[in-house]
Amino acid sequence: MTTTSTASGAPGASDSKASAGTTLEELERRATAHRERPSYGHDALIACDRLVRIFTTDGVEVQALQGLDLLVQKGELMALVGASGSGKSTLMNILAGLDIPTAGAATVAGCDLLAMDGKARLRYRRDVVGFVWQQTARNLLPYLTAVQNVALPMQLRGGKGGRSRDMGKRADELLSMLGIGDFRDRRPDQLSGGQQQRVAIAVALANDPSVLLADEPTGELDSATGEQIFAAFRRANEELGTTIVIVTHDQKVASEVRRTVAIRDGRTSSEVLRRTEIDAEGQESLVAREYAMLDRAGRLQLPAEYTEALEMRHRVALELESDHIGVWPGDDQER
Ligand SMILES: Nc1ncnc2c1ncn2[C@@H]1O[C@H](COP(=O)(O)OP(=O)(O)OP(=O)(O)O)[C@@H](O)[C@H]1O
Repeated sequence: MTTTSTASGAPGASDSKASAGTTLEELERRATAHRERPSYGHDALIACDRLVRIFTTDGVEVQALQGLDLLVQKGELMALVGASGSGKSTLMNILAGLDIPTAGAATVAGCDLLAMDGKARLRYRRDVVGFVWQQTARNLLPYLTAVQNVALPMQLRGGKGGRSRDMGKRADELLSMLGIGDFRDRRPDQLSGGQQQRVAIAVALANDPSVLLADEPTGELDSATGEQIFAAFRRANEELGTTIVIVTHDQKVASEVRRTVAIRDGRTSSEVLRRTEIDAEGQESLVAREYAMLDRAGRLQLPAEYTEALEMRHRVALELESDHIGVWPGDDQER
């Protein structure tokens, strides 16, 4: 094993060594490079930077989000998972423009979610994001038909005369794309739960949002119907290029997307990435790999089962190697 000792691998140590012979020009060059570094998430469609949301009820504070970092690129279809109470819905409500974070930064499609005034927030909710909720009844107006429900967001956005035919046409196209064109004239109570959710997806897509957010969209449905709903999201993602974030407990949904991010205690804790690999015989297989999250301050949460297996507690020794960092139990294990 070729290792660099912890002390010499530590950033402070190498900095002080370097600074002894560093010229003024070199320091100026480094300072300029640091200033000109692109900001965190500058190229992401959704960028949450150390997001904090504290709720205070009867004098008791709950930190629902505790410095959450999340980047989502344009065109992604990804899932968010996590135990009950981990902060998923809190994050979704913030991204939907329905709630405001206590601290941190969040931007979606260039909109600053902390700085928007009431008018900008309304425009954001109408034009930039679409959402689908778990409760099928919350997504649709009961007295409108499917096609009227889909046309409504377009009408609310407004348009000068002569546009209503275009709105009806787009509503029909969306319903057909999601496989429910034949039900255009039915009201929600004349549709199954799965059909209602597909109409809800069409409603959410009506104003061609940059991002579609869905909070447990298959939660009230059986697994076969859940699969149809997921297929509808995939269709929207592939055909319209809409970026989609789905909160789910549904293992099937979570395992079918390319990226699943887990939230724990109000932070992103780990991430599973899946990609298709082709072996020497030309056989395709899906390879999934789990990654831990490294936050912007360089903090890394080691899985409890790993640290417990090696009885790592207060201190660990780090060793920098050419292609990885080793983590060893420290010398204080008996304390
Ligand atoms: N409006 C609120 N007032 C007070 N506390 C809240 C509020 N909303 C959420 N919380 C608390 O914040 C924490 C995170 O809640 P959140 O609903 O985001 O979790 P979740 O991961 O979506 O859970 P679930 O999977 O059960 O929906 C919980 O402890 C919850 O009790």
